[in-house]
This record gives sequence, structure tokens and C-alpha cells, in this order.
Amino acid sequence: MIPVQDALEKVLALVAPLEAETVALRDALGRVMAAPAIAGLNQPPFSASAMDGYWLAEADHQPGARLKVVEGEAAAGRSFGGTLARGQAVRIFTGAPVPADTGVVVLQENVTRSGDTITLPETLESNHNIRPLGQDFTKGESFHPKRRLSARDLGLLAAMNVPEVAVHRRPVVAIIATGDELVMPGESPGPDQILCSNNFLIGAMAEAAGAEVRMLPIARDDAESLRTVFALAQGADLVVTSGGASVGEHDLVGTVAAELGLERAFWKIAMRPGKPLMAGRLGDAAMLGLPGNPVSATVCGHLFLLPMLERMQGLEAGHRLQQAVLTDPVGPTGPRTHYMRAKLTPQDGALPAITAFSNQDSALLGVLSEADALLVRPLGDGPRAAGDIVGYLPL
Ligand SMILES: Nc1nc2c(c(=O)[nH]1)N[C@H]1C(S)=C(S)[C@@H](COP(=O)(O)OP(=O)(O)OC[C@H]3O[C@@H](n4cnc5c(N)ncnc54)[C@H](O)[C@@H]3O)O[C@H]1N2
Ligand code: MOO
Repeated sequence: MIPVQDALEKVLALVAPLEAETVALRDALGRVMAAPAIAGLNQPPFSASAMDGYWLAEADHQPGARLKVVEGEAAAGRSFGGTLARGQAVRIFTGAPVPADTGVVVLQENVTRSGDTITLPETLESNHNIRPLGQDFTKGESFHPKRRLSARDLGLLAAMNVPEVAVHRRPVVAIIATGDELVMPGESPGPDQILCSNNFLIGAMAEAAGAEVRMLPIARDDAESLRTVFALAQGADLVVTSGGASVGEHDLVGTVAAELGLERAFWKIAMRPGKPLMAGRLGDAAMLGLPGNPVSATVCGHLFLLPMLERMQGLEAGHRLQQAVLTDPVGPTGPRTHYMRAKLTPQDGALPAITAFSNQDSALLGVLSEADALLVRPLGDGPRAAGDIVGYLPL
């Protein structure tokens, strides 16, 4: 059994950031940029009015000044074009280019207009209400956030006149459930059978983390069936199996994968649940052999599959341990780090409170669905009392 941190380093060494592909800006949400985008222009491209009102020269911006409003106007998309003499003002609207780089926009509701004359108020605003050219970004500026692109990022890229973005290719993940007892939802299980939940759980986790998932047929607990399904995984970047990872006679995943050339990085981790996890390189793909128990598969998915997917997409990969306060005591841990299913309760202005579920059986999907955190109990840790600060991983 190797420690979790060592296992994390080993699984991350099995993968690398995937090559870039170009996608339309419209399809770039949640993707990770593989190269910087360069602003094609200044934003704003001209000094622009921030308000509807009148533009005038700075020298004419005096309390109570009376100014003549000239013919014409400056509107968004249509500049004024003319020039103003002293004592003149021009009608201007929000987003319009200002007639000259200096000057002031006075809000229309702050002047008194009579015919073609406006009178400025006795108390003037200090704000000139002009957005200077390039105040948002300048032409040639580069943008390369090391995170998933958000809706706000897409807005920025659009404003930069970047219609297509170079992003890391999505990892293709082949998912293989193994077991004679498994049937798919919608089928009628025989008396000794159960439903295959892992594919849905792990598949959805991978998709939510940016992967393209290929759901393969269930492999039976015999070498022939496993070989057939492994062959269908050809071309995937990552092959994720579940079940058949332990030590029983029917646990054949390791044996068959070895026969197919698995260069095993490790098998068995000092963690609970998830002990029988295996990982390695299988041809051109990385392989992660998850334990069959759905909770064990999920915990391993959070601890290893998600970081692998992050790394393949060019993200910083790892576990982001957070802190919470125990509501109830927990017992000592044994020789494995224990990831306990737990519930968080937010606390005003303080760390959240965390409560471990009383039943930690690694087959309980109901508890897993209710849980929103894994309370992390380091191996060899003593008992902890209510009020102690502990680490957790959000689910
Ligand atoms: N003698 C020992 N027995 C076991 C050990 C051990 O160290 N010595 N380890 C236990 C631990 S810990 C785990 S975890 C399990 C993992 O075993 P496998 O990875 O070989 O998984 P299976 O035996 O195939 O299945 C375990 C359990 O999960 C159910 N399962 C499997 N696949 C799915 C699926 N796709 N969807 C839903 N449920 C699934 C399966 O029916 C079993 O109930 O081994 C312990 N044994
Ligand atoms: O490690 Mo097993 O994953 O405890 O049920």
C-alpha cells in the first residue's frame, strides 16, 4: 500500500497536457486555453461617452455657464465629425466617440435647456464621464488564464475580437464496468444481480470535468470478455475500469491488463475506501482501475481521476483540502487515510461545520448522494473531539 500523495504523483506522471485544438468562441465555455489570445484592438477603441448628455470643452466646464448647442450629434456607432468653438456644446449619447480626447460630458438631466442653449449647474460633477481609449485593454495585450474559461472570459475574448480559441483537447475517457452481477438501468436484474451504477457516476464526474466519455459494454468476470472490451477502448486517452480490482479469483482486471501490456505504476493504496486502486500505462493510454464498490470508485475518482483530467487539460492538478469544524467526535484511524462521507453546514463568518455520516459502508449510494464533503482523516490519526478543526475535500 502506497500513501495517497505518492499515488497522486504517480497517476499524474501517467498523463500530460493534451495538444491544442481550435474551437469557436461559442464552444469554448469550460475549456482551458492552450495558447494566449491577443487583443486585436484597443477597448474602447476610442474615448467614449459614458452618459447621455452634452459634450463640451474643458475650458467651458464652468458653474452656471451658458453654451450654444450646435447642429448634429455624436451617437454610438456615429461620431460627430465636426469641431466646436469656445462656448459651444454638442449633443452626445452613451457609447459615442467624443469629439476630442479632452473635454467633459455633462448629463442631460443636470443642465437646463432652452431652445439651443444649455445652462450648466452651479455645482459641477468632478467626473468627466468619458471612458478613455484602451482603458479596458490595449491592442496586442495577451490573455491566457490558467483556468476553465468562464462566461465572463468569453465576453472578454469577444471584445478582444478573438472568434476562435486554442484550447487543450478534451481527454477521451473509456469507461468499463466489470462484473457478472451487473445489468444496466432499465433491464430486469436476475435474483443475484445488481444495477451498474458506477458507469453513470464515474462517467458524469468525468464529463463534468471536461472529458469526452465513451461508455463501453459491461465486461464479464472472464478473461475473454475483458479482452474484448479492453479492445474497444482503443484510441482513448484514459481507460477507467471499475470492479475486479481486489484479490478474489474473479478479480481479473489486473491479470488481463498485464497480459495486454499494462506497465503498472502501483496497485493498492493506504486509503479507505479505495484500497485496491491500480494505475499504469496501457499502450497509448493511461489506465485507472477503480474498485467496484461505488463509494470506493467515487472517492478514487475524486482523488485521482479528476486530477488526471485536470492535468490533461492543462490545469494545475491536485487536492484542495479545506478546513471545517467537527460537530461530533470521530474515532482514531488505522493504517489508511480515511475519506469519510460527510455533510457540511455553513456558519456565519466562521469555518463550516462538518458531520460524518454514521454508516461509512463503501456500498452506500444513498449516503454518497447526501454527502457534500469527504472528511479527511490522516492515517494513524488519533480520535478527534467535537470542535476540532479538520480537513475536508468538497464533493
Ligand atoms: N479478501 C479481501 N477481500 C476484499 C479486499 C481485500 O483486501 N481482501 N478488499 C475489499 C475492498 S476494500 C474493496 S473496495 C473491494 C473491491 O473489490 P473489486 O474492485 O474487486 O470489486 P468487485 O469485487 O468487483 O465489486 C465490489 C462490490 O462493488 C459492486 N460493483 C462492482 N461494479 C459495480 C458497478 N459498476 N456498479 C455498481 N456496483 C458495482 C459489486 O457488486 C460488489 O458488491 O474488495 C473488498 N474485498
Ligand atoms: O477500500 Mo474498499 O474501497 O474500503 O471498500
